[in-house]
Formats: sequence, structure tokens, C-alpha cells
Amino acid sequence: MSGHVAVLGAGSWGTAFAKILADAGREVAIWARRPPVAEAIRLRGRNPEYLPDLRLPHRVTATGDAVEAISGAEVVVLAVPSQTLRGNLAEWASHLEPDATLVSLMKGIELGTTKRMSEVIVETAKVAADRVVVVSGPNLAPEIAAGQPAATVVACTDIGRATLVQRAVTTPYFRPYTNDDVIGCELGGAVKNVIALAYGIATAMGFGDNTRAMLITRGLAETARLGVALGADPLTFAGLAGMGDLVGTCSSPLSRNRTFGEHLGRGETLEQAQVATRQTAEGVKSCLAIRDLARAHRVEMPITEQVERVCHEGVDPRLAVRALMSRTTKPE
Ligand SMILES: NC(=O)c1ccc[n+]([C@@H]2O[C@H](COP(=O)([O-])OP(=O)(O)OC[C@H]3O[C@@H](n4cnc5c(N)ncnc54)[C@H](O)[C@@H]3O)[C@@H](O)[C@H]2O)c1
Ligand SMILES: O=P(O)(O)OC[C@H](O)CO
Repeated sequence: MSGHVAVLGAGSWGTAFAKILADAGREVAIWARRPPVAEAIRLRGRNPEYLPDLRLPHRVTATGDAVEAISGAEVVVLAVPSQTLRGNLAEWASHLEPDATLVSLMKGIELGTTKRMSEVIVETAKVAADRVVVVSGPNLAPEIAAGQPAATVVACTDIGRATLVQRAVTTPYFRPYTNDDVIGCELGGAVKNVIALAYGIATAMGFGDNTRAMLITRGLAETARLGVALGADPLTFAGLAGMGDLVGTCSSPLSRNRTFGEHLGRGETLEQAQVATRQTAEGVKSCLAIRDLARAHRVEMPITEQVERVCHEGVDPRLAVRALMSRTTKPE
């Protein structure tokens, strides 16, 4: 790989991912939406708002001009919120290099269309699906920024392209595995955010480890049910992009989704929780899209249904628990 890598989005994950790429030997240009963020990265190697303790390697630069970042990039990493991706990419698509690899870091499902992020990329950038690579796994940005050992999955229908990205992000602290199950990896990443909301709600309600293990296990079961209905490989859900990310996110106080759920579990409204938390908690919007996707495919996702009711219909979490626990009993 010769050209530089563009990272579009200078939030927590975009910034930490830029560090990984640079530590793996790549030249990186980050696009930041806000000029002061671009300036802090360019002049001081810092992104104080998102990862204040991180000193970025010298190979990382930043710009407020996305076209400048994209020009000449053979790999373009997309690290914006799931619900803004379509609009953002529509502005950037005509500037992509002809064979550029598009890497999706997003973990969400689009509202309204119920599309996965790779589907949004294929549609908006008008590229073949085998040019889109999905990176998903238990990857809490602050831990990775601190150089703590972590692993991830690099998924693409073209394993050659997945391998190219795998090489571009392999460092002594970051270990990527390839996979050709794009659907499974994307669903694992998107649904775990919804289950982490439920986990946070349960934690704030004072429930202990039996309840939380139930949510993780049954959450994984409903994720896999939807995944299989959409054509995913069930084994993917036992891997890093499935169980790994679900356990990592639910158990971490660093998770924005779990933290958001804790606010709801303390009885706050959606608006109060939004005021109290700043960064992107993808599950809050994606729970609606995932619920719609599941209904369209006649898949039961009871935890997702209840999270949606608590988030968007103002249902008391205690009633959501009662609804979950009074469902008809059945074989596991
Ligand atoms: N943070 C993590 O640990 C982590 C790890 C793995 C995956 N992800 C996923 O990566 C994606 C990005 O998350 P993040 O953690 O970097 O989020 P973040 O909230 O830290 O940052 C989001 C970035 O998007 C920008 N942004 C906000 N609105 C925008 C808009 N309308 N147009 C363009 N840019 C906009 C913000 O300025 C910010 O730079 C999410 O889908 C998330 O689920 C995050
Ligand atoms: O902070 P969260 O809840 O968005 O989770 C971050 C990552 O997705 C963990 O893998």
C-alpha cells in the first residue's frame, strides 16, 4: 500500500483508529468537522475534546477540508455517526479515488431505510460491495488510545481487500482477524449497542450479575436470530464482532451506550440522558431501525423491543422488565 489513508471523522474512534494506522506505518490525514479540532490535531497532535491523554504520532495530520483528506487516499475510513453517514458521503463520493477501499467503523442501522452501514456506503458512493471493509470488535477507543492489547474483525466479501486492511492496522497492541461475513459483523456491532443500553438500565436499577448475564446471553440470542434471517453466519456471533463486542461494551463503564442506559435506568427521560451524555450512543437511534428490521423479517427481538419502548415511548423501565419476564416460557 503506497498512498496515505484518510480518516473522515475526528471523534473518539476516528482519532484512535488514526493512531493505529500511523503506528502500523501509514501516513494519515484526518478530516475534522470542527476547525479547532483539526487545528489541535495538526499543530499539537492532540484531540483534547475526545481523547485528551493521547499524543498522536507525527504521521497523523488533520484538515477541515474533506476533499483535501480524500484526494490521493487509497483507503478512506468512515468514522461519522451512522445517521449522518449518507449525507456526509453524498458530499464526498465524487472525490474518491477510482479503486479506493472504503472502511466502515460505524456500528448502527439507518433509520427509515433499515440499511446496514456497508449498504448505505454501496448505495451512496456507488461502489461495488467488495470495495467496502467493515471493522468491528471489542474496541473501546480510550483503551486502544492507551495502547492496551485488543483484537478486532476486518470483514469484506473480498478477502484480498480485507487482508490489505488487516495489514494496514496490525500493531503490537492491535490484532485484526479477517472474516467474509459482513452482515454478521455489522449486525453484531449494531445490536450490541442496544443490548448495552438494556444492560445499563438494569445496572442502574440495582440488578446484579444474574440479570446482566441473562441480558448478554439472551441479547446475543436475538442478535443471532436476526443475523441468520438476514444471511449471516451464526458462528460470527460467537466471535469478536459478536460475543466479544457485546461483553466488552456491556461490562465497560467507558461505553457510551451502557452509560446512556444507566441514565434511563435512574428514571431520566431521553432528553435528560442526552443532555448528560455528549458522544454518540448509536443504540438510541438504531434500536428503532433494528426493531423495524426484525419485524420486517418476522424475527422476535424482545430486549430490543423493550429498549425502544423505554427510549422512545417513555415506558417506565420497571414495566419493560415486567414485560420481558412475563413472556411465554419456551425451550432455549
Ligand atoms: N468510540 C468507540 O470506542 C467506538 C469503537 C468502535 C466503533 N465505534 C463506532 O464508530 C462510530 C463513530 O463513533 P465515535 O466514537 O467516533 O463517535 P464520537 O461521538 O466520538 O464522534 C463522532 C464524530 O462525528 C462528528 N459528527 C457529528 N455529527 C456529524 C455530522 N452531522 N456530520 C459529520 N460528522 C459529524 C463529530 O464531530 C465527531 O467528530 C460510531 O458508529 C460508533 O458506534 C466507536
Ligand atoms: O462507547 P460505545 O458504547 O459506543 O461502544 C464503543 C465500542 O463500540 C466498543 O466496541
